[in-house]
Amino acid sequence: MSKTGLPPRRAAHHLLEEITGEGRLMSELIGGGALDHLAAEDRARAQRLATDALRGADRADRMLKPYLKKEPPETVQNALRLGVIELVSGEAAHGVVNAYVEIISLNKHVSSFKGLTNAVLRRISEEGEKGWNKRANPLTPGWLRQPLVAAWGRKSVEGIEAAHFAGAALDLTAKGDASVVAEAVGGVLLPNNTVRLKDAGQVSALPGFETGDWWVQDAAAAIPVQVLDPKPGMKILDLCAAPGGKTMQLAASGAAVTAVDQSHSRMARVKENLKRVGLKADCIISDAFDFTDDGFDAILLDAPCSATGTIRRHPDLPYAKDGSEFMELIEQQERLIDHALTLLKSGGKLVFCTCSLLPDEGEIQIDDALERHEGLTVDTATREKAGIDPAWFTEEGGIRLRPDYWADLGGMDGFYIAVMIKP
Ligand SMILES: C[S@@+](CC[C@H](N)C(=O)[O-])C[C@H]1O[C@@H](n2cnc3c(N)ncnc32)[C@H](O)[C@@H]1O
Repeated sequence: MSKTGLPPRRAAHHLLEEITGEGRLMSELIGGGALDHLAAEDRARAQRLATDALRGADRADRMLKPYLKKEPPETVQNALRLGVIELVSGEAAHGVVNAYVEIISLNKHVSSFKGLTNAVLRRISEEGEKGWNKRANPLTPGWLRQPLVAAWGRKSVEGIEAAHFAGAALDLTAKGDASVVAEAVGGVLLPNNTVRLKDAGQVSALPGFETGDWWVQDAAAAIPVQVLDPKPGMKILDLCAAPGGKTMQLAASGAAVTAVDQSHSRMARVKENLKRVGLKADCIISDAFDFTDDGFDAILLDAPCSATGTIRRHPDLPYAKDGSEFMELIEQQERLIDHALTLLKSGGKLVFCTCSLLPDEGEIQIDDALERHEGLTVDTATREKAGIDPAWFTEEGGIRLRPDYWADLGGMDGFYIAVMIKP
């Protein structure tokens, strides 16, 4: 680990710059090697700092506002956000202030802001944890907050924001008996048999990783396959399969699973995951629209979406995105539903799901699909499963999952799920 602490702070600042300035996602940046130059401990620290700064960005901005006559350039604001996060979590003030002043001095475009950075961070260190605690939870950026308030109301959105700020525990889906896995890893069993661990540490060091007894998957993400209710011998298509959390769940039931995804690199992860847990599926790299095998008993369509249900784990998303992709995604989901129906046998189940908080990518998709396809129905019986609260049932027959649900258990990702039956 670096002695000065500067390299991980510079790296965290770089991540923030790319996310807020260039619209890049953290996973894309880290996958592309943005932290590869750092030692393992510094890499973890840089990622943690950037994640905390994004999760708390709005609260940090509110804390900074009284000390700023006008908004500084984004580069400076990002350094200040990181400084706030460190100062209010008890890091030694002189180290934090010196580091962010240096980061600003080293950038010739904004080096004239080094005095301001110094002065503002010193004032923040005087306020410390107290100043942070008295401010309300961070609000979601406006482009996303508005449609969320329109869909769920202000009070619910505040609950969703509290869940986003709290972050997420590690959730595991067991290949076999979930209670055995819970005991082995020291986790708790959630109502839908997901195993939850609060302070997990390194995932690959947990008991059962090497032996493939479980895989990482949020509790909400496990529900689509639970309502699909796969049985041994069923012929099931997982149409947008990678990285394969749901493929493994389907395969673990004894069904004959075909997994399709257009991404070579993501499909390589499906294969790796299946190998680790000792399960089998027929993995096909193809655009879903070019895949024409038919006669499936059931199809799982976990369609590409805004991923706005995953902000607890990906606080970069509302800062990297701006909603401009919504229309294209919604139109693609509609076409995927129509295509999936052509591959399903008569009487077969199509489970449509998205990790989105927006009704346009959930409830409204189903309303529209029912209008487009005469005789198509929504199966409301299969949603009556252990762990699914009837309060989550929606009018058109689906299930709405939100981060503010199961609040006392630590929340869940946002998801929408519906089971449709082909006439
Ligand atoms: C939400 S993710 C699926 C997650 C996966 N079901 C799981 O549980 O691990 C959506 C996937 O759709 C894939 N995808 C997007 N458009 C596609 C298309 N036209 N054809 C096939 N796959 C597509 C993406 O590569 C991505 O892996």
